[in-house]
Amino acid sequence: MNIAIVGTGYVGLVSGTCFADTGANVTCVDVDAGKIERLKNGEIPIYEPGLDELVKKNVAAGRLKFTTDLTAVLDDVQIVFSAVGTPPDEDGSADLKYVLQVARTIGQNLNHYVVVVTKSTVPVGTARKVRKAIEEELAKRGVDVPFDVASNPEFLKEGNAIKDFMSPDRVVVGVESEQAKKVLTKLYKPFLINNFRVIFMDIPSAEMTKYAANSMLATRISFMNDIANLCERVGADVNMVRAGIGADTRIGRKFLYAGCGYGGSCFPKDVKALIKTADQNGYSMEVLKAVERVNERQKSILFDKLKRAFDGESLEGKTIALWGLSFKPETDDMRESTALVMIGLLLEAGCTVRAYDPVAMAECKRRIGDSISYCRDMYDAVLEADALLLLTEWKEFRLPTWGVIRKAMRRPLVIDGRNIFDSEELEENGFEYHCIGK
Ligand SMILES: NC(=O)C1=CN([C@@H]2O[C@H](COP(=O)(O)OP(=O)(O)OC[C@H]3O[C@@H](n4cnc5c(N)ncnc54)[C@H](O)[C@@H]3O)[C@@H](O)[C@H]2O)C=CC1
Ligand SMILES: O=C(O)[C@H]1O[C@H](OP(=O)(O)OP(=O)(O)OC[C@H]2O[C@@H](n3ccc(=O)[nH]c3=O)[C@H](O)[C@@H]2O)[C@H](O)[C@@H](O)[C@@H]1O
Repeated sequence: MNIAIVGTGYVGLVSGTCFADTGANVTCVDVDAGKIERLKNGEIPIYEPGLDELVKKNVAAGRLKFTTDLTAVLDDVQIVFSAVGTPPDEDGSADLKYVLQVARTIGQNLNHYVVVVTKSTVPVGTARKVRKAIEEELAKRGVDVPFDVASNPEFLKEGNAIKDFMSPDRVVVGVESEQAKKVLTKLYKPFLINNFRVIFMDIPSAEMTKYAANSMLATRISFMNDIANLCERVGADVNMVRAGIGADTRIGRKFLYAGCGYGGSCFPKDVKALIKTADQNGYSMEVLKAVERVNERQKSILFDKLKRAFDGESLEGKTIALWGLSFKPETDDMRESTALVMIGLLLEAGCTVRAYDPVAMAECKRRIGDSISYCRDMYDAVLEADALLLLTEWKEFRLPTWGVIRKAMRRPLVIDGRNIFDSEELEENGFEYHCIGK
């Protein structure tokens, strides 16, 4: 089976590589010539565990290729996936310009039946727009080439992308013809050994499923953050509450971790986009509006805790150590990360920021330059610091040598935004320790 994947970002590159690993011939396409050049030279443009080896293996086997020219491969493929970005527009709605650009290119060059599958996260009604854009371009050429559109939203998580793609809980596919269903059934058949289900449905339901899933997960997080903030005020411990409610199989244990807010390229944007879709349809998503407000507040909660710990004393001139910059561990992605909000607040308050992240420092520097110091390791970051703030729960932060840190810091204050440290151990080592929801 020959496939083109347009958009070679997190989703496109991971999907393309995983499909190639099942034996399909995959061409990944991107308009970013630099990215394609790097990939052709064996350089992986993103940090994603396991991806490097899998790309190399499939390139070596001749099943995975990279190009900037979709038109050159269109005649040879049965399926075209669109996995381009759908960033938020100024008003919060999903910007479909890249998705529709791809559709137009397909319409301008299509000569035989293909299934055009949207993998990007797009609002309900987008498949209809994709169909229309392709039809308009075919009409301009005066040709009538049959094609199908389909929706196949992606549920992988960054940092665990290969595993999520190879062994998904489910694959959701929206189709409007038996032929498209047949093609996509064949494509996903190799994954059936992993015992998961392909759930076929109509296209609008598939498009909506993606937003509903991300919004539900974001809701769980904001709900737990709200509960955590209340726990602090009434003398309860959110970790105990999480264990207590997560044991109910109707609730489940996953995605109940309170912290300093959710970030990333998807939850914030998708929650906003669904609110916008509802507004455009004369409906107000009250729950999701609250989910967003709680998350915005949560991203600055460590700053509030820091101010309280200094008890009215000005933060000006203080040195603050930050551990973790990416929006979550195992990625260098900093989109909507709590670190960006915290750095803004700390610099505005006149603090000096010393940061360390195992992989996201180059990305941080690209975004904010040298307004903060980038440190060699986690111990370097705490030198002469008046407080240490943990923002991302990278594994290497879990068991630090507290004695060394205690000696290096000017003031032994630790504020843990992801609840990974043991309060007793910290207190035994002479630290003042604050976390979330306790
Ligand atoms: N990042 C993630 O973990 C997940 C993302 N998604 C969704 O998947 C979509 C893609 O997300 P990412 O992979 O994170 O984006 P990304 O920004 O990493 O990659 C998008 C790629 O598309 C390319 N592109 C833009 N216009 C193009 C065109 N006309 N032709 C060819 N390439 C073009 C860009 O150069 C870029 O390399 C979004 O809708 C996102 O919401 C869904 C599930 C997970
Ligand atoms: O649409 C997408 O792009 C993806 O969005 C999320 O994946 P991702 O953003 O990569 O990362 P998550 O692991 O979901 O974490 C998102 C944010 O929530 C936070 N989080 C997560 C879980 C939790 O219990 N508590 C919590 O605060 C994380 O720290 C992080 O900032 C979803 O989990 C994926 O299923 C989806 O495909």
